[in-house]
Amino acid sequence: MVKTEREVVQFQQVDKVFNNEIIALSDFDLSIREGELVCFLGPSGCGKSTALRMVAGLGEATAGSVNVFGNHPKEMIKETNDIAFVFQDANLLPWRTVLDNVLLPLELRGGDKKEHKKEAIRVLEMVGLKDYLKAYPRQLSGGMKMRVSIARALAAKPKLLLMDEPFAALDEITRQTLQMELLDIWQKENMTILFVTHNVYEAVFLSTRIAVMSARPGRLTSLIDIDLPFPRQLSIRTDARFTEYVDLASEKLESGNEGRELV
Ligand SMILES: Nc1ncnc2c1ncn2[C@@H]1O[C@H](COP(=O)(O)OP(=O)(O)OP(=O)(O)O)[C@@H](O)[C@H]1O
Repeated sequence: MVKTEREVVQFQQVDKVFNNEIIALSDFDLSIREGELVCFLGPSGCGKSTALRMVAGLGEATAGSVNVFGNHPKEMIKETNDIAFVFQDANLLPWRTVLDNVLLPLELRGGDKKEHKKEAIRVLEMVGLKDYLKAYPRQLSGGMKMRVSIARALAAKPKLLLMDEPFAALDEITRQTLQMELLDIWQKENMTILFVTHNVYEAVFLSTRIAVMSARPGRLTSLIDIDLPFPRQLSIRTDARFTEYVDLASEKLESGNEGRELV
């Protein structure tokens, strides 16, 4: 039986060493509260994905612990639908329509098919794809594929959404549109989101809090509360406070990486 603590994610003095030599994370300590949108910001290879994957039960800490709602992530994945993951690649099945791609995880879970279809259509409407239910992935743009991937994650009504550089492969305009849409969804669906990026602007635009990481071995070097109002419009990027946060995050990023190994 899983517990339901309000502390959503807890990293406690986590070390992660691969193949007995690559230290991906060292003494990583962080608590994420319900309703936060936290970005892991750090240079390439600093262990952002490794940290995120551990929250999804993909990989164990070498030392220390990772908990989700007070439970081991693997237990959460096995017993609940509270955690969903969105990767950089949309990972859609080409032979299934948009609707059927979103339905897939619900089908695997079993239950009322009519309810599943209703929920799949609801989330596809939310990401602006209600006119594409019968389309196939090959007929979609990169941004639309990512919207399907997000809808598929939302269909299970997760309490915690994990996103690993989901917009990195998209052009700037599409990326900005999806960032706005994500914030809108986050507010409507009452979720906690953990988002990996190495883009400072993206981190400031999306976050309630930024966790800045140093280059390998990845450590948490600073936490920055982003006190900018929601809903955030694209025009906020020209606001002086936005620029100050970008400067602050860039400075923390640089100072945390002086003399460290950049991969
Ligand atoms: N399964 C693995 N086996 C061995 N080494 C790994 C494995 N997964 C990751 N690593 C190493 O751990 C380090 C951290 O990788 P990780 O992918 O977490 O970094 P990242 O910050 O997400 O990088 P990027 O922004 O480039 O995606 C890297 O040096 C990587 O090569």
